[in-house]
Amino acid sequence: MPAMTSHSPLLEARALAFHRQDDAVFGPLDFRLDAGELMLIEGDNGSGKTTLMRILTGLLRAEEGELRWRGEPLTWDRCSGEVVFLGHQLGLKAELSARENLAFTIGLHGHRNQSGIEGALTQVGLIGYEDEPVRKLSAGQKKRVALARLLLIPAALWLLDEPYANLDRSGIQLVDALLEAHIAHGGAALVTSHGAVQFHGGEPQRIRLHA
Ligand SMILES: Nc1ncnc2c1ncn2[C@@H]1O[C@H](COP(=O)(O)OP(=O)(O)OP(=O)(O)O)[C@@H](O)[C@H]1O
Repeated sequence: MPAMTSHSPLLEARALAFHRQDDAVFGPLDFRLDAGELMLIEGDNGSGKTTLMRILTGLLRAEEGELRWRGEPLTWDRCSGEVVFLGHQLGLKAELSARENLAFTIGLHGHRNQSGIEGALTQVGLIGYEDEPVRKLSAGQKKRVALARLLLIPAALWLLDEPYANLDRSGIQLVDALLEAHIAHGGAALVTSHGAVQFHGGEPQRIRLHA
């Protein structure tokens, strides 16, 4: 019977490794991420950051090692509704507006108490663009629509792959502020980065991958 105690971390990796054609992409990796913690996955281009994210989200399978969620083997069923992933592909519907995309998100995943679409759009700086089809938005504005989802979905764990890409200075500060508030409220986040993160909510854990 798996140990599911109050000491079980939210997410744990044990000797996790991934290879392509016999070449190691990364690993073996061991880490534990608890509620209220931030982990940065750092590394140069091609070092395996996105590959690790794809494994954590179930898009790829690691042949070696183990992932555990709240003390039990990680399956998508077990963490469904508790994890939100923001990757290079933003998962927005181009013909729908920002407002409609967010309504769709809430319909699928539910929403946090007291959080509303209008408030989220204001917070990410998209007032005036709420009803434009997403295909007409700039890359940074699209990214902001995706970031608004983080404010709405009641997920314990945020998996953010290069969340700063395409963002201007205020967008970068927005990501930092969202992360700080999420961690301060007992959320957890795993963030890939080339080193841009300015986190003022305590010392994050760090994993360095090598190309
Ligand atoms: N679909 C794929 N097929 C084959 N090899 C791949 C594929 N995707 C990535 N790779 C290889 O796996 C390695 C890790 O790639 P990955 O995208 O995880 O790196 P990364 O650290 O996220 O890079 P970046 O900072 O450029 O986004 C690279 O050597 C890359 O060439």
